[in-house]
Amino acid sequence: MTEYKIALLGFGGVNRALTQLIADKNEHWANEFGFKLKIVGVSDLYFGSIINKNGLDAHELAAVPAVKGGFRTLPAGSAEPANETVIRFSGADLIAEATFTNPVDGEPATTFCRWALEKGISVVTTNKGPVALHAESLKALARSTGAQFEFEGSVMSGTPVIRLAKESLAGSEISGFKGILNGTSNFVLSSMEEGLDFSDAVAKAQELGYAEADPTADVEGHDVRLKVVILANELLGAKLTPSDILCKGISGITSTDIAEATKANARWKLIGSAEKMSNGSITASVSPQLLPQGDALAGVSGATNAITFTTNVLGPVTVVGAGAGRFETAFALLSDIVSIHKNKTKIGK
Ligand SMILES: NC(=O)c1ccc[n+]([C@@H]2O[C@H](COP(=O)([O-])OP(=O)(O)OC[C@H]3O[C@@H](n4cnc5c(N)ncnc54)[C@H](O)[C@@H]3O)[C@@H](O)[C@H]2O)c1
Ligand SMILES: N[C@@H](CCO)C(=O)O
Repeated sequence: MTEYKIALLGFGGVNRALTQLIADKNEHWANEFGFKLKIVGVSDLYFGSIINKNGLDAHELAAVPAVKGGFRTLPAGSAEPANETVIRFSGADLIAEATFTNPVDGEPATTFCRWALEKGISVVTTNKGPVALHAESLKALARSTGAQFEFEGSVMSGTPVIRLAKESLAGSEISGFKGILNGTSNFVLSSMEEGLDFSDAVAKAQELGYAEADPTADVEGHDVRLKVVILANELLGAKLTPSDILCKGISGITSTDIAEATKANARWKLIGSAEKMSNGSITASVSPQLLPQGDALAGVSGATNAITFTTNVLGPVTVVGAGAGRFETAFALLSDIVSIHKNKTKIGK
């Protein structure tokens, strides 16, 4: 039985949900996968920090009150964050990084990933900033220290997309993709179809844990732009940065636009896409599009996302599933950990 010591960076919706999964499922994972997770440290800007090299009680952590400095209520907990100490000195051999996505420079999360990887500590993250802006250097750093850098949850939360495309669709010659890649904006558009107004729908998406800390990133398309960068660079061999991608969000779509679309048997969707051209260049865009009801993506409602890969061998392949949500995204971290465990087990053989 392998036991991984895991430290959590950020203790918002996603990492608290991961803690709850650890509390509920550790025994089950021991039987199913042959590993258990022991939480040895947590650091969060709002809740503070706590370290115990012998392991923290996941049930107790998951029940920490959602108040500023909440970790102070636990024995040896502090109201102050201690990111560097938790990464370097908690004894963790895995870091689950789930702090705010910074779309401008990916910081400070990228530095957190570097601190871990340079010590040979593997990182699983749902944060789009470090992946969209610094994936190449972080993957190279991981390779140089024998660590792994995994980020399945950075696109479509727990729905398998990146690993599925790289592993199960390997050899299918993916030449492009088109998808609904933001749960919040799709939820907002679906809610507006049901009569809710724009700002109430955004507030509901925040309540349900779908939205970014600043939901402007969701509704203006910036979150989708990061996801298009991630997918284009990982799957099409592009070297895009966000500024290479024309980006328009859904904030200009009015209730009248929605009603007219419904009358015309069509639906507004925020679409992110990229395509490899015959000269090898990649074109990518993010924009609201009016899709006829018959389109495979038109029927996708709420926080559900979908992506259609264009493949030369199989034709179009569409994956539909959760696009956001606390537990849905925590599941992505688990899938990354399972993948790390499988790789380690293979290497050990
Ligand atoms: N919630 C989702 O559906 C979802 C899905 C996929 C990806 N993501 C990404 O996962 C990450 C976490 O999402 P979430 O929903 O848990 O967000 P959240 O806003 O609920 O939690 C983020 C937590 O990180 C903490 N934090 C921020 N900056 C920090 C810093 N510098 N040091 C320590 N702690 C810091 C905050 O205090 C907060 O508690 C984000 O990057 C988000 O974009 C979220
Ligand atoms: N805010 C994002 C979270 C998932 O990346 C969304 O709504 O899709």
